[in-house]
Amino acid sequence: MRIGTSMSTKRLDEVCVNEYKIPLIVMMENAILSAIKHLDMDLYDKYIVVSGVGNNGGDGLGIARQLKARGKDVKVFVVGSMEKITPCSKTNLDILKAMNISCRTLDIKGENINILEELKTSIKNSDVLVDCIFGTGLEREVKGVFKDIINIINTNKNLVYSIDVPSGINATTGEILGVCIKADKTISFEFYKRGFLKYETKEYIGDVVVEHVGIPEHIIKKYDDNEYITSIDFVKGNIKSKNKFSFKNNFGKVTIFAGSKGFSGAAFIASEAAIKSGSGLVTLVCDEDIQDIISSKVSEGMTANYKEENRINKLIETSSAIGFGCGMGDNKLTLERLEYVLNKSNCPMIIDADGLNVLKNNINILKKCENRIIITPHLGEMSRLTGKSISYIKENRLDVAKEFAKENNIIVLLKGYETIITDGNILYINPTGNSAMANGGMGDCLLGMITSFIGQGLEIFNAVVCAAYIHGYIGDILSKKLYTVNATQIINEIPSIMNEFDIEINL
Ligand SMILES: NC(=O)C1=CN([C@@H]2O[C@H](COP(=O)(O)OP(=O)(O)OC[C@H]3O[C@@H](n4cnc5c(N)ncnc54)[C@H](OP(=O)(O)O)[C@@H]3O)[C@@H](O)[C@H]2O)[C@@H](O)CC1
Ligand SMILES: [K+]
Repeated sequence: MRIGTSMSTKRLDEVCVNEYKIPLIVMMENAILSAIKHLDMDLYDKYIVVSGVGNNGGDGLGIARQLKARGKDVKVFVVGSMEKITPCSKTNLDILKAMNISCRTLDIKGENINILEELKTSIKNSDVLVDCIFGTGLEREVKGVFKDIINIINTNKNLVYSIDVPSGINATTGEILGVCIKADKTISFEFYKRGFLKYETKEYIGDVVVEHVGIPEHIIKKYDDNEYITSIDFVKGNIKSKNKFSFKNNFGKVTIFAGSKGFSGAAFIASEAAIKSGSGLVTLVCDEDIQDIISSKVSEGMTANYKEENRINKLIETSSAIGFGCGMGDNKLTLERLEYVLNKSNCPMIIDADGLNVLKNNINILKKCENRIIITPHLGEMSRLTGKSISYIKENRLDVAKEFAKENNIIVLLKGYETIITDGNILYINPTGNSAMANGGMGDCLLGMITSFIGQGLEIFNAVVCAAYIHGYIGDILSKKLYTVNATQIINEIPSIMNEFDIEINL
């Protein structure tokens, strides 16, 4: 699913109208017809449409007409200055008038008390209110009669369905411009609006569906912002299929540097996740004093310790991907080891946990490894790496991750609710995962999965996107029956879920 801003909508409209000669009223009618599919007409009969005078309002007026044409009881309220009504909205208003559908008009300068009372009563007597006051055109504070109406709708509400965006939200930034409709459902057009990704907007947007307005795919592709929400089809299309002619060398050889005294669990989880994600060969490099414990647990993988220099050099040279950092300790030795592996390797390298902690103030060591480094920080680690506060990163997580990836020529996977994956140009938001997974070991598991997928030869960026998706997808399935989901439980389910996806792509 594409992510877009107010600008993306405006640009697309202009391109369609000017270059491709698609009249706006045609796109508006498409928007109307795609929106009414989501108005639950099989459940409800009485609707109120509240429209502004921009094109979002025009959508509403057309929706009112289509509802009426389907035998529904519809009341229409139009708010705004009639001198400003857009041509498409005017056309739809004229059709309503010609059809004798009554529209109550609230002028911004006039005395509206009676009509506001009428609105309250109508809300009480209806099933669904369709909110079309403002769409992507809203950029400034909502005041006056607009504010009054939104407050009335929020306090007298039954079901509210917002068209394109809940009125009152800045579609690009997610800022609430004074007051905003609290929607039960938002039926948005072409793009999942970037503003909806701001955590604070969740209480306003309700369930979001994204519908098309009939713009040809190649036009959208040309003008989109390279920002997406990962879909299950993307993942199924990218994981590596096993067939009867495959053998272990086809599935990569990966090395994981992880663990230290007291942190053998991290090393175990990362290695086991790589094994279960389908790697052909997995070797764990760890301290000698934990090697035996881990060897006994990771029966399908190999282990090496730091004293075996020649062996380690060979592993680094021949690996198709290297994972580094889980449970290694935030110390000088880890930094030296990181530099050593970075210098000797040529393959993609995924750095997490203590590998990231030692990068603080040393980010320059990544500079000579262009295009093959993936970092997987959580907010705290990202804050240490960038020097920016956690609250700032939270507020601006898309842009912070994008800028940091671009500056350092790396892929950043920024963990959290709706994990972000970006190389500074393309950005994916991961929609899977949940709070039952917020416990130790999850990051180690993800590192193992990413290392494995890259090692198997998936395109690097896509491998990171797929690993994040499958990791959360399994967590979502398990959390339906478990209060907490831990990394070992995720690992155990990886082969069956991968198989499910693989079977579907081979059908
Ligand atoms: N390709 C697509 O996806 C398609 C999208 N379509 C639809 O078009 C919508 C975008 O339409 P839009 O550009 O006309 O803007 P919209 O949101 O109606 O708002 C503008 C109006 O609000 C007013 N206004 C603004 N701020 C205000 C304030 N604080 N307080 C008071 N008034 C304020 C502003 O007045 P002004 O700023 O001029 O004073 C103007 O009158 C989009 O969301 C989608 O629903 C489809 O129909 C076609 C294909
Ligand atoms: K709206």
